[in-house]
Amino acid sequence: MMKMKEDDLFPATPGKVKMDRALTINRQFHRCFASSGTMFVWALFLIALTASYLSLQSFVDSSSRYLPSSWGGMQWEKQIRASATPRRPGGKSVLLTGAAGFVGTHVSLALRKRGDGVVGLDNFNNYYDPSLKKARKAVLASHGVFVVEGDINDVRLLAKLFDAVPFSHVMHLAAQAGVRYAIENPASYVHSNIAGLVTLLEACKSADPQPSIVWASSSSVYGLNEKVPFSELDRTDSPASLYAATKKAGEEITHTYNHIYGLSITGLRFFTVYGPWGRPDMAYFSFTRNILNGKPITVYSGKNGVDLARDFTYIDDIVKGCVASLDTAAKSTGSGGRKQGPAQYRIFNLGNTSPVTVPALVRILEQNLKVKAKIHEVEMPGNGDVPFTHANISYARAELGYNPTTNLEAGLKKFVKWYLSYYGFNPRTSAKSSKSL
Ligand SMILES: O=C(O)[C@H]1O[C@H](OP(=O)(O)OP(=O)(O)OC[C@H]2O[C@@H](n3ccc(=O)[nH]c3=O)[C@H](O)[C@@H]2O)[C@H](O)[C@@H](O)[C@@H]1O
Repeated sequence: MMKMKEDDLFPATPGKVKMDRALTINRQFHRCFASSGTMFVWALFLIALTASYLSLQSFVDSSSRYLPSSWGGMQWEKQIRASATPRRPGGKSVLLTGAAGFVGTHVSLALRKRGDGVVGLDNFNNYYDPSLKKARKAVLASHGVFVVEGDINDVRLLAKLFDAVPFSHVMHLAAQAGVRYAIENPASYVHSNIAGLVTLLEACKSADPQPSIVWASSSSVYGLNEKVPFSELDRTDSPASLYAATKKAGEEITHTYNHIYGLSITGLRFFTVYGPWGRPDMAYFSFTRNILNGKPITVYSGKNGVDLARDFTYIDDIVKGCVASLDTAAKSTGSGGRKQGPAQYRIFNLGNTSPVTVPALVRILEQNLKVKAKIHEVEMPGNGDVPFTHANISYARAELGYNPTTNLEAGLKKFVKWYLSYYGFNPRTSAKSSKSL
């Protein structure tokens, strides 16, 4: 059958066919244009044809600009189903939002590599360089993970995805991240972290089967908490930024969906996650870029000159925590949008348990980059920052077997190696103005 089709498309002697057709057309042409009157009619006909072709073309161009989405169609659904299909017995089928993000890419890859099915969803917004997100998408594609370009606020898209695939799990990592950017663009936090979350939960509650949900909260919910290390039992009612407030709201919102609809929910409070393919807006990343370019870096200090500190957590440890959360998540108990019984609700700290000060972070970067940083020290502005974070991880250790193993020295070494290979940066030639260590 295949052979016949190919023969139809590619005649055995194409040159001969062309010649025969050309002769026939030539003869017909002479016959048609025998009189000048007929020629005039033909000319008019050709002009009309060209004009209608051009106007059709411009209609297609302008309407495509207003097409509502880049998703849909049979081929698209085929890709979704293929990507969602597990490649191991008992494998999961996971819808992963924020798949082209930093944590999302790493978790997607880990799941795919062990044989789970993963469909990514990401809106590729320009909070930071979208080309980095596209590059992550390409890595995922090369491993068989399809990433849909769309927003978690798109009700129709979510309905289509849940129609196409009976997802067993949703790993919800899409969010407006960044603590200090909330001052500049508060609406984007409400859009993604509140409205988007609710839209996603609505789709999950109505899905059949209801998926189990694991989602990214944040260490920032501890806000101005001074009791260390931060435990999940501590109060989280004094957020210091709108970002933290939207993550805290997310914890309350997911609780109501758990309570009313029986959705199984696991919230993960990530502590300043860093590593290869990371987020350019974060301090370790932007410091690296500036140090290599010989530009100054701004290091904030706390009250009375006290150094700020973070419980920096390496991406591979976070991925293990995410995967263990999916593996231990109980099934949702609802169906047809109604709860059938109590469902699991958990919140875990995923940190490193060893805070490091920001000046110490800078020193490690200087050693790895072999370039001295130009430090501009200023007092921490009142823009949402908190002086320190420190995770108590006993609950995650007990329930998830979570056990972080990468310290900041080892983790930043891997980050710098990736940074130099990805950006092709040669510090010896490009940072001439910087003093070498
Ligand atoms: O753990 C978390 O929950 C949060 O961790 C990070 O937030 P943050 O810890 O503020 O991370 P960075 O923006 O990388 O800042 C790290 C430290 O460097 C300091 N910093 C930042 C930027 C700067 O220019 N100078 C400076 O000294 C900050 O004050 C902070 O102490 C992420 O950006 C948040 O999305 C995440 O939710």
